[in-house]
Amino acid sequence: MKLGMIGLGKMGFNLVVNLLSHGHEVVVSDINPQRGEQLAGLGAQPASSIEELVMKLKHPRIIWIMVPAGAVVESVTDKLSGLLEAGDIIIEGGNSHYKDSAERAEKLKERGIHFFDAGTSGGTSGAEHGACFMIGGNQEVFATIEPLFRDLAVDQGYLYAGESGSGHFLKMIHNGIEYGMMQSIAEGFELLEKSSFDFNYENVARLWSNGSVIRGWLMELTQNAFAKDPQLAGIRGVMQSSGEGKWTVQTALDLQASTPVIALSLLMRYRSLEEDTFHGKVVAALRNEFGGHAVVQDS
Ligand SMILES: NC(=O)c1ccc[n+]([C@@H]2O[C@H](COP(=O)([O-])OP(=O)(O)OC[C@H]3O[C@@H](n4cnc5c(N)ncnc54)[C@H](O)[C@@H]3O)[C@@H](O)[C@H]2O)c1
Ligand SMILES: O=C(O)[C@H](O)[C@@H](O)[C@H](O)[C@H](O)COP(=O)(O)O
Repeated sequence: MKLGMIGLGKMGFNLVVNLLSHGHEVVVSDINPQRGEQLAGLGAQPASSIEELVMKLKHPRIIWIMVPAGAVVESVTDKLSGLLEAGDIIIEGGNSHYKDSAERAEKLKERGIHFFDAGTSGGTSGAEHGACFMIGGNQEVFATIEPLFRDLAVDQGYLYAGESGSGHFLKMIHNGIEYGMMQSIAEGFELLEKSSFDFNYENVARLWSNGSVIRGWLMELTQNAFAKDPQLAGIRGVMQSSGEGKWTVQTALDLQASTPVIALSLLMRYRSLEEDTFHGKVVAALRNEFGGHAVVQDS
């Protein structure tokens, strides 16, 4: 098939490599032209702007967007909305909020443009070699783009999830689970580190990757990380987050669903961003007030 890819960063670039390896024709564009030039060497057709990308595709066009969620997705879809015709298809593969995606689909529907929210998982290696996709949008039109997902996914790694928004909803919950699983693995290693034993963490992660109940890709990645740096001495325990965990917890509150593991793993990320906390000072001060317990003086 022939399609366009807008956004050639860590994910978009590798998805294009994957698409090319399956014989698809891809017109590519990014605000950083070097990315398109690199892909031209692999057989992609670079376009210097979104307008040019649209011109290089024949109606009905298929355009995949893989840019940062939020304002950038908004501006790119707005631009496309003015350039595309009824019957054209937009696939948005980033980590957008599912409500934004449902609204975008409604807005584009007024112009006859089909919008699919395609939550994408598997990281950069998945994008290149086989990923997992959670897709929301019109089911009949999905048949047109299904061959792309069949090629890009690993084994049975794609699902038509339902109406618009359902793909990104599923990806949001997936990422909530991801937060909880990672935090749990991390806490296990924290206990190993604090114990009196002298474990080799790479060996432990390898062990747990083989036949154990807690084996899986995250454990394999744990093994890789300890193989590179046995004590992770080169990095600080600052855990950033890009929104999906927060939205999962907000959704849990809205639905009155008890999700303590995911909620606490999100709060642990926030805690990791601070050297010291005001709440810690308050508790220390209160202990001192009622019991005369010692406080640690700030230097
Ligand atoms: N990195 C991952 O493991 C991963 C996995 C799944 C989903 N995602 C999601 O996919 C999306 C893209 O992630 P990424 O890791 O590839 O990000 P990235 O920052 O590596 O790449 C984004 C690309 O978009 C380009 N871009 C920015 N504004 C643009 C514009 N107006 N027009 C054209 N191109 C523009 C940038 O130049 C960059 O090359 C995000 O929503 C992210 O959350 C990331
Ligand atoms: O399934 C995946 O491939 C990952 O979840 C992917 O989407 C990405 O690595 C997250 O955006 C990280 O999310 P945080 O920045 O919130 O940890």
